[in-house]
Amino acid sequence: MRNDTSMRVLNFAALAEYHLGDYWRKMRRIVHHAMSQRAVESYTPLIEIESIETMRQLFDATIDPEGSFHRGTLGVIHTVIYGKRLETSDDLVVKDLLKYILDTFQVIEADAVVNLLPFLQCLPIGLDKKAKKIMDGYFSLTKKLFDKFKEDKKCGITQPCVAEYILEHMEEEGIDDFDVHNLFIDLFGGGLDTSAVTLSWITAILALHPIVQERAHAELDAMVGRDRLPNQADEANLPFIRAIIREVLRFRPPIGWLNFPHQSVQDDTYEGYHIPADTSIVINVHAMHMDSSRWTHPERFDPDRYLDMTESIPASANGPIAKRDNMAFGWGRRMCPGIFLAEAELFMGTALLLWSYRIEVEKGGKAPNINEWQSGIVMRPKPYKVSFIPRHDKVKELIFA
Ligand code: HEM
Repeated sequence: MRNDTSMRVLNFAALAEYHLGDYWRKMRRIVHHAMSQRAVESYTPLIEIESIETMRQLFDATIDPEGSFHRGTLGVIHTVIYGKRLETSDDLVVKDLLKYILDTFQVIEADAVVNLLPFLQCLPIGLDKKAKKIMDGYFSLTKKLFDKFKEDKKCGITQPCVAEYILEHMEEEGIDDFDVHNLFIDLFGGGLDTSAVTLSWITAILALHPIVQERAHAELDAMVGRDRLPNQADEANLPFIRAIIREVLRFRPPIGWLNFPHQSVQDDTYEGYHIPADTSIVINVHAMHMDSSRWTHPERFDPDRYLDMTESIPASANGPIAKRDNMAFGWGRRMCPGIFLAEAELFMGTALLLWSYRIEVEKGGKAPNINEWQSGIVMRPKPYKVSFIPRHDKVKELIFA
């Protein structure tokens, strides 16, 4: 179970915060259907397209890439939900969606502080008013997008997507417009920042590890070559790229040091401690990821730890606890349902990034500081700038083809 933060302030029922029960089960079923391994395989071409678009934005640039990664993950999740790519003419939609998603996070974070220090409720901080304004705007935008989906569907210009599934199952599942928009908002919230921030950590960390980059470049040159872009089908042949992603998820998990709190559903005993039902349990992911009995020098970034790991991230996350590669996606019934999509986005993003660029610290600029971060629901690196230097002549030709 979770606390009711977003429901109380935002009048919105985030799946991640909803208590275990029939409503959660129903919504989770829909998300599960939309994010299953099979569904994600059907999204592969679009993940490739959006990842290439991100590479275009980074071409020969010296920038903080977080904005470009956000645009890419938003593009993916928008198509997954509405069955149609965001077009250049949709720039305003992109801007508004990004703003609403990040604003809701801010309100949830601020409200968590108010929950912790209830006397703040007496101060005129205007959180409820701010939350209402955000949600009114956010709901009317998702409504507009759903209406547009229905029109596009009539014209046959959509592909199978979450909106289609929902439209067909609304009656049978007994869900109304409010539930539908909650779900869309939840998927945007769950799917945008986490994957984008992981790619941002990957970039910052790689900028500080040129030897790791060289090894990845060698793997890509040997297995993919320079005459074509890597694609999802290359994944099995790129163990070092996969190892980099896993090590970043262990080293800097985007959901941070502590996972969302869970709650015991019944009395339990753990190592002699009695845990009554309804106790909030905060799991120290950082301690698990930095356990020196499991990882040698856990404070070091070392992808070699995962070089021999052949199973997928979702398979490992569902395997025996002692053998899991990391805890970044949570565990048990509440484990992240977006894990298949995330794995595909992280693979394509990282493979393309390393195929295309050498990532260097800005000349005369400051190196990213990966030992500090911005805290919040998602733990993101402090703003940084790096240079994306094309590795060879084919980069421009192929990513702009
Ligand atoms: C690197 C990428 C991602 C990471 C690290 C991540 C991590 C997490 C974590 C730690 C949780 C809480 C699990 C728990 O309570 O044990 C969670 C929940 C959730 N995630 Fe993700 N996530 C990622 C990507 C995604 C994507 C791409 C989507 C969907 C489009 C998504 C949708 C959700 C949803 C809906 C929940 C709530 C599930 C529930 O409570 O039933 N996530 N995620």
